[in-house]
Amino acid sequence: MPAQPPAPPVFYSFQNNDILVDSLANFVVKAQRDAVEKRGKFTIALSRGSLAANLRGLVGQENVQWDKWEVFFCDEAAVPLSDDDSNYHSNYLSFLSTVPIPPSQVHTIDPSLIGDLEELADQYEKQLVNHFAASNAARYPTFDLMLLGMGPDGETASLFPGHELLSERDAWVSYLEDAPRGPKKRITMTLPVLTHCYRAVFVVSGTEKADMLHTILDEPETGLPCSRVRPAAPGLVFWFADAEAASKTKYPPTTFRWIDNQKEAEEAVEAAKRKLARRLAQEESGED
Ligand SMILES: O=C(O)[C@H](O)[C@@H](O)[C@H](O)[C@H](O)COP(=O)(O)O
Repeated sequence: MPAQPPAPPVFYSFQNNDILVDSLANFVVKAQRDAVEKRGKFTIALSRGSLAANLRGLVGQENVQWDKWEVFFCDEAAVPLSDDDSNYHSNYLSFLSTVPIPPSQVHTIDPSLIGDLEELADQYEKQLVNHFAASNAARYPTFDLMLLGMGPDGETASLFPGHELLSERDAWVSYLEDAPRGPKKRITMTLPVLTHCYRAVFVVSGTEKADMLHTILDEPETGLPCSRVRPAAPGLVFWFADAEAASKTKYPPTTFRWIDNQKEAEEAVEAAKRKLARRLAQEESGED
């Protein structure tokens, strides 16, 4: 049977950052409920950058089963866990320190290995293997939710445009010593892991992201790393953008709501396309 094509990206655009933050928290809690109901736990991967601050809406949320969370990091700098460049550290400060996830369920790099990148990546991959082996017989781990950022060059996790790591197919976690921005030495989950999840969510904000968001959503054929995160069925990909970041893309925005499966995603994107076409036609004919 031919593989089902990936669902189209579902794009949510929010008037301002506060609404984005509330909606994102609402989405994460729903994703958690869905995962716990179906699989008994919630396996989530977090990214570097502004994402941590945009997760602040999770603080104080009720009815969250924190004891079911298993937290991993999409990428990590080869630095101590208390360093400002540490992905763990920024997520700890903005959110993890305030919620009762058992520490043994927050899976950090082994900081004693930061001097040996290969070992660091292997050890992190082993943590993934240990966690997913029992529940997941597939070739790659299947995260319930991967939360991602979009770099100014279309990078995500630590997968940079044109970098050889983008072709990695075997490893779940790999390393690089030549990141073009920020800390040079890092480990990162590989593209097959990013495209194998149940839900991938990109979070972007600010005017400086507007041009790149246009390229990623409207010209996916450019093949930049963010455009390549198209989870295989039954996986879904969502974009959460504030109005500033969304100001240049022509991609049809879907009104924010929970979307459960591929069929709902396809219908939502089709409906959004029709709505956008109607609006543009009205604007062109001078109607209000
Ligand atoms: O690794 C890095 O050098 C960056 O931190 C990067 O990974 C980050 O995720 C994106 O650039 C989006 O970050 P912002 O959302 O903060 O712009």
